Amino acid sequence: MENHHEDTRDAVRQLFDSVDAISVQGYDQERRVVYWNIGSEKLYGYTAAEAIGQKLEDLIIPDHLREGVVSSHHNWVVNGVEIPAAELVLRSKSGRDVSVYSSHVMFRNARDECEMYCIDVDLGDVKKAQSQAVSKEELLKGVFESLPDLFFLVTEDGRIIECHAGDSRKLYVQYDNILGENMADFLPEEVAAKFRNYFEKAMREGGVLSFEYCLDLPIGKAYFEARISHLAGQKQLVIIARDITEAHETAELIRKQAYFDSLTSIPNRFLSLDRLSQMVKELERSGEKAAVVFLDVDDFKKINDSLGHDVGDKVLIEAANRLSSTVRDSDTVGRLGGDEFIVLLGSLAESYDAVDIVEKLLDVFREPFRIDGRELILTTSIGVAVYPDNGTSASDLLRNADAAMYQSKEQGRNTYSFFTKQMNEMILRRLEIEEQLYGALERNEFEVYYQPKINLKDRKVMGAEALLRWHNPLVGQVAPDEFIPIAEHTGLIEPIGKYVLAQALAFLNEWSQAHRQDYTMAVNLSPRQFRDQGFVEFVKECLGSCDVTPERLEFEITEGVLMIGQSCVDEVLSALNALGVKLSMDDFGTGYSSLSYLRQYNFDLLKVDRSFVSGITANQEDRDLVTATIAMAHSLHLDVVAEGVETGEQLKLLNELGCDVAQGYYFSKPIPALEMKAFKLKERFEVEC
Ligand SMILES: Nc1nc2c(ncn2[C@@H]2O[C@@H]3COP(=O)(O)O[C@H]4[C@@H](O)[C@H](n5cnc6c(=O)[nH]c(N)nc65)O[C@@H]4COP(=O)(O)O[C@H]3[C@H]2O)c(=O)[nH]1
Repeated sequence: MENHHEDTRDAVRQLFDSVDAISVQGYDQERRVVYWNIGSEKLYGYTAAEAIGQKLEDLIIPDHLREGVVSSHHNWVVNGVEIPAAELVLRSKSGRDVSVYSSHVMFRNARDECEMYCIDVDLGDVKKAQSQAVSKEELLKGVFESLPDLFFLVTEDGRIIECHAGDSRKLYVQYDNILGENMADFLPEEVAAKFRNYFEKAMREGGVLSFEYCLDLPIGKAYFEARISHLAGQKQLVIIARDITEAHETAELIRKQAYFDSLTSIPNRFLSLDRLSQMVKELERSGEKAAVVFLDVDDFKKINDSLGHDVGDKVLIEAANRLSSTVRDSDTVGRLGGDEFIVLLGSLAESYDAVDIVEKLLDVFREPFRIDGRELILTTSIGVAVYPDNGTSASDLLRNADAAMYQSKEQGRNTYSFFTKQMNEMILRRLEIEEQLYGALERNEFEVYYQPKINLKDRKVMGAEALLRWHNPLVGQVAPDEFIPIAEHTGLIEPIGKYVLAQALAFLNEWSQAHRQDYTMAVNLSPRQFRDQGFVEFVKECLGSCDVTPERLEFEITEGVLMIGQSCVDEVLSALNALGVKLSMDDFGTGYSSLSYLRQYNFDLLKVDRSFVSGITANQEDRDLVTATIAMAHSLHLDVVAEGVETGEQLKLLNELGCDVAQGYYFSKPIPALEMKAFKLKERFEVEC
């Protein structure tokens, strides 16, 4: 039996001798090492020779375990209480901690002494891996906490396996209630459906997919961008959701600024025209009618100028609100700029249906605008173009509604006009004239004509008025009443006006010299020419180069010029006054005929409009007006020129009324320079007067 034990022990020792992955140590009753295999050498660093005979507690037991080990061993030897297998941290030869899983067996040897065998498995690698795993988890936790994103790991059908959120306020449902739940069960249906679709797509197509969604969270409306990828091996999906609320709000703000008018918050020009184009496309499909309504607040400039921009702004806001509340939600009310608004009325059965709405829009302004304690009475001029009758493209409809609006202005404002065929023809001609007007100077298409002016006191030609003529091969002969406003609008009047002045003064010099007379020359001035910085200087140069004294030049100015009320008008008129050039108030009686202008600026002459002259012999009212005008002008020391004198009776009457100068077809139509040079008054004139 004893031998058998010994044999067994030897066989076991031999077995462990060659095992280096496990440490096996044998201890006698006094805990001295009796066996130390190669595995023990590797684990604890002592060779067998160094270890044999040493006491367990001196060799590999750290100080704090020393007493416990000694007493446990004693307890086992004496009382048979086994030392249980356990994870322990022991000590190597170099003093390093050695983590082991230690199991123990007790033998009785041939001498009936207890021999304890310890079998220690190195836990070093396991511990390392465990601590690495722990630190990785902590790292991940740290990462998730510091990232603003939400992280979800879900099964292929949407059940949440894992969830991390740096800021749990961004979770729609809190952690405790989220794990194990299916997203479809708690997310709003619309969002859940989006997730479902993208899950399927991610599983089908692979890769990373992204989409946006919006949730109402307790902290407010939040926008997210979700990125989804499918972990095919695990049959799971990873979702990373990023809060993009801020970016979304910025984008929304930019969109608003780009598409909406910052003052009135209604669609701006860009969006309004875009909606118009969209509307036209839809109408092409549906075959319905629609109306484009163009509105311009009458005399808005006056409000801005007299009451200030603050009041002007409030008027525009109020106007936008009133217009918006008059039409259906599906209709568009936009601000095209300044005091111009557009209203798009879609889905009309008949063009006539627009009339009711347009009348309502006009009515919107009837109620006074109450602004800063003031009551302002405002009106608007409206133009309407109907699809498809007045245009089938956005640009045509807009242009025609604009033209119709101008028609309303011409009709005295506070009214609406529908676009008509005649208006269309007029616009086409206007466009053609504008096109041809460019380059007309260079092509030498202009010629200055002259109409003689007769001094009624001495019955002699005293001078002439320069009147421009234009011969164009394409548009033919165009009257100045037609092309001058276009030249004015395009700015071409500036070079053209200079051309007229230079020609007229050169002719004046030539003509005066030929007749040895100091004739005068009247030249028309357009509003736009007052904005030409170098104009006065140009006048000075021309007078000099043509050897004409300033008082022989008269500038004819209409009231329209003075009504612009710009400082440049004051400056130019003062400079012309200072230069000694004469100023003549043209078309008196037609516009607002404000006497204050006559007093404010140093006018020398007043021209009675031909519409009154033509009526003086037949119409008492016209005669009264001309009589009063002459008296008033004389009291202001102004000479009176009657234009448009066509008959001897008119001339006679004007003479009796004390008119100073006359001009008109009765004497001569405007004629080219050569004819003017040869012009002689008819003898009949002496008789008529
Ligand atoms: N029915 C009738 N008409 C008469 C009679 N006598 C003269 N007229 C016309 O009356 C217009 C007088 O010119 P305005 O009132 O200055 O009105 C001018 C003036 O405002 C503008 N205009 C003409 N030339 C120029 C120019 O060189 N510069 C500027 N800025 N405007 C010009 O065009 C307007 C029209 O010019 P015109 O067609 O030449 O028309 C001229 C002239 O031909 C008459 O007895 N009967």
